[in-house]
Amino acid sequence: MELAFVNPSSATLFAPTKALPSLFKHSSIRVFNVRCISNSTAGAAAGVLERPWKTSDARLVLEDGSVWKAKSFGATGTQVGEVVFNTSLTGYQEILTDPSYAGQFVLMTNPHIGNTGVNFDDEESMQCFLAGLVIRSLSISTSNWRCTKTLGDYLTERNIMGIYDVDTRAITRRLRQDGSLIGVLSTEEVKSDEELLEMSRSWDIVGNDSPLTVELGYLRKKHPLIVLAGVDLISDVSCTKPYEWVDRTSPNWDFNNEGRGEVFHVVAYDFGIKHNILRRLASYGCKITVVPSNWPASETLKMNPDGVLFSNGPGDPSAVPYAVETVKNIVGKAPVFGICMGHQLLGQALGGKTFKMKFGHHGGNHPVRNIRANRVEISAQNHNYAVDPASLPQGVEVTHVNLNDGSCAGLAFPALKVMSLQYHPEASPGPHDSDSVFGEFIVLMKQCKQQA
Ligand SMILES: NC(=O)CC[C@H](N)C(=O)O
Repeated sequence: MELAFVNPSSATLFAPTKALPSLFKHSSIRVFNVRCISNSTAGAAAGVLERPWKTSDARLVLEDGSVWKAKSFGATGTQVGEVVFNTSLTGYQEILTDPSYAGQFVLMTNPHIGNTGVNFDDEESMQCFLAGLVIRSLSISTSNWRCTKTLGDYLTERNIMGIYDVDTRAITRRLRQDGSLIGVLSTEEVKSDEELLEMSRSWDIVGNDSPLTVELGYLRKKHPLIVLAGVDLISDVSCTKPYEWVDRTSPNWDFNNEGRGEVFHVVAYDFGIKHNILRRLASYGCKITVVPSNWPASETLKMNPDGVLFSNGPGDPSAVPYAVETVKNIVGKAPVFGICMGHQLLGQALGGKTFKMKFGHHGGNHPVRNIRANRVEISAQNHNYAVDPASLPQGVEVTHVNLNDGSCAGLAFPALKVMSLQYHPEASPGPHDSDSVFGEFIVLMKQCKQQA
């Protein structure tokens, strides 16, 4: 019989790890893969080695007046953000590094987080841009063959706050009922509940000249309190110079790697691009030039690309008119593919409007009807805004519909060689049902090249 012996809290409670195999030497129980992970904030550094558990040392105060006592891990301090819930069962590292979460607290509905630690491969960008992580239970043991460090140490290094022992189900029900809420997360005892509540409530009324400041983890500097609606968040997460991307999905992980043949040059606008979009394009045979969010359309067209990709990205799509203008100037001159923020920018460039949803879609289990293929795909989603299909002009086709709420999940304008998805065909994390859309983009580019 194989039995995993897991130390539940502290090495001091049980025999030292090295002694464990000898304890079981005369039994049929085999001890394997035993690692003692101390909780860095509750452990030696804090001088409380003797206490095997941690008491509440953090609060999440929501703008509706509720106060949630919690235990902190990762960074300390005070942080403001919009709370969104994510229903993915796996992939917390990809979620943490998805730049589209900038300014948001991600609350995971899966109660058990941290058990596989973090690794080198699952990074979706170079940084964590989110405001913080809210979870029910932080795994006391980390074990995975790719693991390089614990989730707590990773968040501390990146100056990102995390809290656990939170009633995530109750908060999720509140968000579903009342819509997304602004919250303030704090480990600072000197700040009263009223003060934190005031911060959460003033977040959407103060402007950039506000004397109130918060520390946005990813900017690592004091930043004026800002609102998410109406603010350009993509320029802070975009690259600053163009670069070439060559990495493909590793053959070990690629489930769809039939020979690709012809090479297409794609210019990819980085509005907060996830690495797996680039990897999937490269795996489908594209040569990729990534450009910053403010890269002029004229410069892109001078590169004579076979296609242009508009990426995912954080914040309100109606707050970035310069990006909509760029999209407008490219549409019709090269085949284009928009993903999430890119889809919302395309919707506006074609004459449509975007709106803020009640609590958005965040998770890896959203059913979408692919109208053209007449099939249902389970998709990975992460967005708070959507394109209003009623605002779109004639000729624009709604190609995908979210089956949870009937919202627009994909568009096409064949005459202008436009295609877009509101969700994430690259997954990471999430199901791969929609991966073939990258192949559809290749076909679009091929057709255009043949007609030229
Ligand atoms: N993943 C994304 O690109 C998010 C798009 C947009 N920021 C939204 O929240 O709707």
